[in-house]
Amino acid sequence: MYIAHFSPTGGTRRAAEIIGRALDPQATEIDLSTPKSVATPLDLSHDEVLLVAIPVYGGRVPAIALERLKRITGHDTPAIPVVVYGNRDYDDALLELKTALEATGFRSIAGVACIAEHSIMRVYATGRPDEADKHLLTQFAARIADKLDAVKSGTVPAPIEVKGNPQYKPYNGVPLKPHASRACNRCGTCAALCPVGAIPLDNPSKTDTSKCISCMRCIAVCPQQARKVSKLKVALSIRMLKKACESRKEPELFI
Ligand SMILES: Cc1cc2nc3c(=O)[nH]c(=O)nc-3n(C[C@H](O)[C@H](O)[C@H](O)COP(=O)(O)O)c2cc1C
Repeated sequence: MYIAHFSPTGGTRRAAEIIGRALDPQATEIDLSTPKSVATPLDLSHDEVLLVAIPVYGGRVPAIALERLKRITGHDTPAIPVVVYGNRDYDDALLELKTALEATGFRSIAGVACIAEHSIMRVYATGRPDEADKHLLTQFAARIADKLDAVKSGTVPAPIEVKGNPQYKPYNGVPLKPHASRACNRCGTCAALCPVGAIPLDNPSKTDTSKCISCMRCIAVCPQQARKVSKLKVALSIRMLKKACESRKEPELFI
């Protein structure tokens, strides 16, 4: 089994591992988060299984993650699309990921929407996935394992239905681009790990805002805590989205 994830700040990866390792502790991990990801295309046979976990951005799947995912193809290979969101909503993201996987040779046998700490507004879903999530996601994995066993022994699974509108919500990015403060010592960690190469390796105190996808990875990985985003803009977003984000959402399984 393969566990592929696009996880700039780590929440998506944690959720993917809870489900994926419960299904197969020996699964091979594929990191889709860097420009070098899946340098060689990967073609999976009918006997393999692919779990793909992607964070929700504006109710959608980040385009760069879908682009990288196209380098992995299947042959009616069972797949488990997983979307991870920051306790607002996942809108059309699960449907979008499932549809993309089906266009490249996969058959979705289960879909999961679950919650991780909001990577911009960290006051929402703080510390998630937590123990309660872990418990529920492990239960989901047991049900997925049963279905995989049935598929392996020849049962043709009925197509799954997931939440989402096929006319996907438009996404135009968010107006929050991290910048380097004076504490930046140009160590280059952020430049090396930026998923889209928006930070020049030869001048890491700069950001190419036209490339930046506002994923917040540079802030999460900076050893000097030198990368910042406007506190005022974040505070305003927290206030604006309070109603949509404050009450706890629970993981969902579509099977
Ligand atoms: C640009 C951007 C847009 C986001 N949009 C949404 C959203 O529409 N709904 C939501 O609930 N969370 C949203 N989030 C929160 C992330 O989906 C969530 O924190 C996710 O776990 C981040 O994954 P990571 O920790 O692997 O980077 C957004 C985060 C970012 C950076």
